[in-house]
Amino acid sequence: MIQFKELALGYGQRTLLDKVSTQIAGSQLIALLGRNGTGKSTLLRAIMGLEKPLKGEILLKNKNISLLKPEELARNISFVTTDKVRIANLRCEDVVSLGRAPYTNWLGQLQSEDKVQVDEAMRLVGMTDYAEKTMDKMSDGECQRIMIARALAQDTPVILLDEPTAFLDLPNRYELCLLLKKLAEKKGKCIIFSTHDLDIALSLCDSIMLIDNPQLYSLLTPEMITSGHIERLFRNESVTFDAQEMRVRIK
Ligand SMILES: Nc1ncnc2c1ncn2[C@@H]1O[C@H](COP(=O)(O)OP(=O)(O)OP(=O)(O)O)[C@@H](O)[C@H]1O
Repeated sequence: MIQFKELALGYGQRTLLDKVSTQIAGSQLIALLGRNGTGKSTLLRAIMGLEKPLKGEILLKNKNISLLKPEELARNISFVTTDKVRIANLRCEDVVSLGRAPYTNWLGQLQSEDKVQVDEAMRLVGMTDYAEKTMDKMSDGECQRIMIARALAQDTPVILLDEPTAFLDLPNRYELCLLLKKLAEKKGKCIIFSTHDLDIALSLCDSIMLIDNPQLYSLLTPEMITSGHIERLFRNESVTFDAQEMRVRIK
């Protein structure tokens, strides 16, 4: 589905990733891990075509993403960020309907099929009752669910989410990731999300992409657990992380 070829990413003189070559298949939920500032958001933005690689290329279904037309990109990749959308008077249903923009006519009129997709997306994130509410009167977690519903309504084979669990409480974190896993499995989607929730990543995801600047390791989760990369990267003077037991240990 997605391929990195000799990819280098960074800003100015600073290289975050270098000589990264890997293939990412569909039908899987992938966690993107890495310490703060290692380039998780940058990588997601680059896949979305919002950051230009320093070198190399990113291919989507064998086509360089920089050559895709905006509408082609919008029908293939949806992106959920943690940016706060708090527009007064914009109802949740309107926000989710925006996800149908790549499929509607230039007036943005929804057809019955679009409405079905919008309702289904709201149902999947458990926000059906919020259809008429406006985003400026909702909690961070509720807004986040609506933004995820917008991405689901966009119905793309690839979904990218930048820290989607950041504003959610523990049960909702698991519930969201289980929903993403189900979508990946049942609808054959390639879903990549950045996270600092190691336990969720290791217990639910099919694969893990781990940034260890300037490298990116991409392995099936069982292989990542035994690789030693996680313990090596997620430790400091105070804590270690036992990947096998998925537990933090205080030194
Ligand atoms: N537009 C930019 N110009 C220059 N440097 C940037 C820019 N955006 C991000 N950076 C830097 O690049 C590095 C990677 O940032 P990025 O946000 O991708 O990391 P991250 O892994 O998502 O971090 P976190 O886990 O803290 O959210 C950081 O050091 C950041 O300061």
